[in-house]
Amino acid sequence: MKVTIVGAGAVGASCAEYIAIKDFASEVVLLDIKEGVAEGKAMDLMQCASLNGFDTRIVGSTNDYKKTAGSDIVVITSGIPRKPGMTREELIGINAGIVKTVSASLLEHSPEAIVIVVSNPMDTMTYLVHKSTDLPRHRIIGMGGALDSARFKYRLAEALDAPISDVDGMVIGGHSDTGMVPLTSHATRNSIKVSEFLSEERLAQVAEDTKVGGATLTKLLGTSAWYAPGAAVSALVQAIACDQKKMFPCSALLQGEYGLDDLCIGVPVLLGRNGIEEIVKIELSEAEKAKMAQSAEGVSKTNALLDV
Ligand SMILES: NC(=O)c1ccc[n+]([C@@H]2O[C@H](COP(=O)([O-])OP(=O)(O)OC[C@H]3O[C@@H](n4cnc5c(N)ncnc54)[C@H](O)[C@@H]3O)[C@@H](O)[C@H]2O)c1
Ligand SMILES: O=C(O)C[C@H](O)C(=O)O
Repeated sequence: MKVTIVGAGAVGASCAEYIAIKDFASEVVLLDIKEGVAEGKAMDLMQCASLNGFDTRIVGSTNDYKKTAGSDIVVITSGIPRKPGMTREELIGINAGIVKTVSASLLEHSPEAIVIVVSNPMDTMTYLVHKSTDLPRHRIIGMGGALDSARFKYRLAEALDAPISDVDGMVIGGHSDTGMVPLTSHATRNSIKVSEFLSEERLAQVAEDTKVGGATLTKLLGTSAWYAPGAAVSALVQAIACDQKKMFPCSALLQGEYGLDDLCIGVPVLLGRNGIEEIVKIELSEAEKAKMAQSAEGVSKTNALLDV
């Protein structure tokens, strides 16, 4: 199993590290446009192998796509991250050009690959890859909901004063400060609805803290987060590589599902060797349906800024 990660910055390197530690891939290629950075990070990570007990071979490349040839899964993290006070949508001007060029170069050398898009604004960048390639929709996956759901579980556990392993929950919708739809009505602690333990006000606060999770970290760090994003990407890569048929909310091209068409937005999917094996339809409350429709409107507005 060969995985390529384009962008050896904060998220790309974190993702490579988690993939290596889990030791399910034979090779990870890290590629970056900055001279020497990918080679340096690959060497540093390889020097963790004997310490952390993995056999995954990590290779660095300065913009040489020949080294990525024959990848089964490719991950696009190249592009600029936001600074405090910015929205993800403001990154479109620079990142759209990068994502378009990078996806074309990747597919030229790995025409059978499954593509995971991470660069922001992620739902629109995922849509851009659909529009600029002729790949079937099951092979293009946007990563956002897996991360947002991890943050939701963190906030739920905090409110419940419970271990995170007791808690389950999912966030669908657009990966933006206002577009996320945390499914509070479906969230549970050991199969019991969290609404049995938390007031409506506290649950609303959990949802709000989840939605601004990325902005909160950006304010603290001066740039956006990388540990949980890297872990979330590695979980998607593992689900595909190991054909787990595991459920994650991912940005998928919708063609009528959830009453939506011609956009990529976060919905629950099953991930396996073919990429998106199934888009899972779940029953939403009227309020959740309204939030999803509003979120889709926001994503479509950003998509309209694309030159495709
Ligand atoms: N979808 C999500 O949940 C999520 C989570 C975190 C970050 N992000 C996004 O991921 C992107 C990367 O974030 P980061 O913190 O790793 O940024 P970073 O600046 O640390 O790394 C980005 C890397 O991309 C490289 N790059 C730029 N143009 C390139 C090109 N044409 N070819 C190859 N490499 C190129 C840069 O040299 C840099 O090393 C940002 O757009 C950020 O907003 C998304
Ligand atoms: O917040 C960001 O800009 C990066 C990423 O989308 C995140 O949610 O951490």
